[in-house]
Amino acid sequence: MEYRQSSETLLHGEFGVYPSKGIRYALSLTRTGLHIQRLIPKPEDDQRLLLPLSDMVGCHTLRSHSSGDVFAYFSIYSYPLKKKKVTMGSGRTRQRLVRTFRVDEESEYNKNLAIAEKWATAIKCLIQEIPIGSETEFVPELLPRARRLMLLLNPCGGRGNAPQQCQTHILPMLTEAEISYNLIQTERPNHARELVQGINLEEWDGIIVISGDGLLYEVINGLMERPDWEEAIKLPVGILPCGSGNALAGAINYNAGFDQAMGSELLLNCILLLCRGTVIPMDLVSVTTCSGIRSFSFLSVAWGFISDVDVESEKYRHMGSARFTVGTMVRVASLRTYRGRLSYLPVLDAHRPICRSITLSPNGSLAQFQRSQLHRTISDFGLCEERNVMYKRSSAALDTNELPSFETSPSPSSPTALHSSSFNFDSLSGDPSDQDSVYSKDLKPQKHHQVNGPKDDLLTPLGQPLPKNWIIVEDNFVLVLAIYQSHLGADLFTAPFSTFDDGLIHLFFVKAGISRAALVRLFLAMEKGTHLETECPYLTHIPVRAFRLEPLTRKGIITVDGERVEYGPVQAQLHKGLSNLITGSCKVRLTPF
Ligand SMILES: Nc1ncnc2c1ncn2[C@@H]1O[C@H](COP(=O)(O)OP(=O)(O)OP(=O)(O)O)[C@@H](O)[C@H]1O
Repeated sequence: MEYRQSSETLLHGEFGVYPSKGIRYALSLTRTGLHIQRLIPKPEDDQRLLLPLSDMVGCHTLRSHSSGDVFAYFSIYSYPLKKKKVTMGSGRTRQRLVRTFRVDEESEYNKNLAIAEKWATAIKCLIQEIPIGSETEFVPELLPRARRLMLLLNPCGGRGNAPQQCQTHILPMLTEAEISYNLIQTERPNHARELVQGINLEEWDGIIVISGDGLLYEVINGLMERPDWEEAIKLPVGILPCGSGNALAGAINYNAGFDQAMGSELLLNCILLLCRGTVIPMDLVSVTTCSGIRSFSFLSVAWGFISDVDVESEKYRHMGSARFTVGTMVRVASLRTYRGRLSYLPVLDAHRPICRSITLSPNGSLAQFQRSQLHRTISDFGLCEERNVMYKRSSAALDTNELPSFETSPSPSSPTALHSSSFNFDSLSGDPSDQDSVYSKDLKPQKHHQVNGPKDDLLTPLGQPLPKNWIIVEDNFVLVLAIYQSHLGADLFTAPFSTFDDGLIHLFFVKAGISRAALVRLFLAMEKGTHLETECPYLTHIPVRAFRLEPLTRKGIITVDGERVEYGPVQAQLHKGLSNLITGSCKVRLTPF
């Protein structure tokens, strides 16, 4: 276990720099980073600089153009966080820093090159988390062959800046990390889905989407549609956030222990993690809609407030992630409730994972948990002020907690905790053809793909009774959300205890009766992950393995991973660790719930 000690010196040496100005440094490499101490000119105090390993993407060896130069060089590429000159949002950004050291110990080039290669190999081993120690002989053979990644870039994701981010940050950093890639720009919806169905799995070490969560949903389902799905779905997938919500990127960023981030800061964090390359299993949820279409989801199923905001804010796409803030304000102002029957299979022995950056109080709450200021928050957009104005305008409605209901079907008598009953498709009020005419126009054309995958052994077919051990809640809801990642958006820390392969669907629902002000408070608290501590009586969270949602309100929107699906009964079951995700780090441990 000696090699695990972070302070252990793996390599030590004295080097010049490039360009040479007579400056010399003593370098010590440990597991945490490169410690740099200036020797010449001698500093007045014993100042040491640390280049943290977590900021590095790669290290290259170089030779001088001049043929008589016997020196060899190695350059370290890192991206430390710096304070921005103009303090907006988080006030931090990552800036490229290249440090080049000159190996001049020997009188022959080859001998100096061998020393430079030894340092470059050790640094790359540490970046890629290859186990090494001070006894290790640092030869290039220690390193695996260069990874080959398929990059799928959606030019229409988020604000449409993926091509620019790719040129400015992504490709240069991957080159520094010596990752080889093929970059493909998607041309239309479902293009990525079709592409991954035809690839030779052996040619790739991973598929990376440069986009939002929607493109990854396509990739996962494309892999599951292959006849060799069992092998295909194990191909590691990753995400470089250039979408609107960027939920999975938020979860990866959090798992790595970085402060909550948005925009370029989040993107650079995710590129750094991709360069490290650690892969961990990720749960997938099989979702079946009323026409029998089955798809695989890595993020969420939403109905009510959240899916309404997601789909209705599509018209504000040019605003990037701010579109959800505007959408939230609009939807809060005309809040709807939906009647439905929610059935679920609870997990009684669930474990609550603790991520290292959470401080738990003795009673297990997250009360002490603090995060740094976000780049953009709902409150930045004046929602608090809006709430006060709204309160004055419609105080009667807020006081009585009465909210407009949205075309519900006649109310069944028993509202809560029923036992299993079968769903009657006729109980959806209204004319189904009318539903189609209202809702199909915004839906992406859905082909009836043959999706394979493991059997949903916890579910019975939609329309048939569920097993007796399921819980059924029939009520009026403001929202129902099944989520299996910690984040619903890069700045929405919705399920703080969720981890990539905890085997749990975190089922949240907010019942009708909540005031607009309380709902806004919940979403504001969700930015910090403290919404469960608000003890809002309308909010429920239950870890489950499977659920069924039967809307009894005629019109509505259901989304899977932020993508709209057909409206009607839907059910889902979790499949633990079915896929593999490139997270770049794994810092989660488990403790009893
Ligand atoms: N060239 C293209 N033109 C139009 N749409 C495309 C193209 N390529 C991919 N798409 C579609 O764009 C949709 C939205 O992309 P994506 O989800 O990645 O971004 P987003 O919605 O902005 O981000 P997020 O899902 O994180 O909120 C995808 O579902 C995909 O089908």
